[in-house]
Amino acid sequence: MRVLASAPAKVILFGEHSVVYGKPAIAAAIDLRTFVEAELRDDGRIRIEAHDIKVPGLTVSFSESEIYFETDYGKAAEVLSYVREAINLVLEEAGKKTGVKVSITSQIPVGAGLGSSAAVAIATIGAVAKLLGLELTREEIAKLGHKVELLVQGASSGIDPTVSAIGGFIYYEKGRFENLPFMELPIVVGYTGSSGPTKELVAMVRRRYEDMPELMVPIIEAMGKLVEKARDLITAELDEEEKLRKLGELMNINHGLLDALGVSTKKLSELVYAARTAGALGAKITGAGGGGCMYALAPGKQSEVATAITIAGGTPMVTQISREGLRVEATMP
Ligand SMILES: Nc1ncnc2c1ncn2[C@@H]1O[C@H](COP(=O)(O)OP(=O)(O)O)[C@@H](O)[C@H]1O
Ligand SMILES: C[C@@](O)(CCOP(=O)(O)O)CC(=O)O
Ligand SMILES: [Mg+2]
Repeated sequence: MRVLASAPAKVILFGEHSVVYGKPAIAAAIDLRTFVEAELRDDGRIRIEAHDIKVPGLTVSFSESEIYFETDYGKAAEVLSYVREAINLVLEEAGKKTGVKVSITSQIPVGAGLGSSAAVAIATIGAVAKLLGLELTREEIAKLGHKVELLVQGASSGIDPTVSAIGGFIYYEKGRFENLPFMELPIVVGYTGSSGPTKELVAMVRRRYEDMPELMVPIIEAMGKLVEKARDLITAELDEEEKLRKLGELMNINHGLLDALGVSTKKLSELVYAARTAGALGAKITGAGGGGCMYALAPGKQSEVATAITIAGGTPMVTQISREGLRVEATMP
């Protein structure tokens, strides 16, 4: 039997990084997906085919008669650790020891703040669990996805695996989530083209937090309060225009606080200011930062903002909220 499952990327609208410190955050699943096909193997081996992962630095040297591969295969194995841990956890949960092959294709840029790590973990867990006949709820799958991120990254709030498993628009705090009323979000994502590994950025913020708690604690507290304010706005009976304008203002404040944490870059700031100048109501980093993506809220100005992001050297992506999280696409004999 073969199972094909998929799970979506996300944007964190408010509260990345502070969510790791137990503060709330707001995120939405978006319509870019990672697809994982899983099948059993009878030789007891785990085989992973990752079609979208580029490991930099493939080095070969030649002499007349020989070829030497000098690539760091340790690095290649490390890149697959989210998938490996996801498979291991499901096998453990099912109490089974069997060979499995998974094949991954993805629409999500890697290390770009759009939750590719969570999407690959959730789609793998979903596909392998179904393959083994293990009945898991979406919440249980989200918890296993969180475990995978904790094992690989050392720290994770769990918001990304939760939104990838559940889908839609959510408010998240310390492992619990609530669905927010669905709203059309006229957003444009801008990709800098470079990546920022979440593990390193979260560790960098932790060092700054421990070095200067007197400065960092109030910043994290402010981020938490800002997210509460954003939730109140999203759920309020307010005129739509007024609501978006105020949310935009909160995005700009959130971006400034993220800059103070040290996770912005020159390119991210350039894209953020280009979007604001082109008429976005607000623009900020999304995800871990250090490269990766920003997003802008731009009702009626999405194409102007997309052009401004391109001119500033980024790649714009106009995306929609995905109501669906983990999806089993097909089960084949
Ligand atoms: N298509 C994929 N196949 C295999 N592993 C992937 C895939 N997409 C992401 N990953 C894993 O997730 C890592 C990136 O995760 P992370 O640093 O958290 O950034 P983000 O989640 O923002 O994309 C990659 O280095 C890789 O280990
Ligand atoms: C920085 C953080 O808040 C979000 C990271 O998201 P991403 O892996 O950059 O997509 C970390 C977390 O919530 O675990
Ligand atoms: Mg990630």
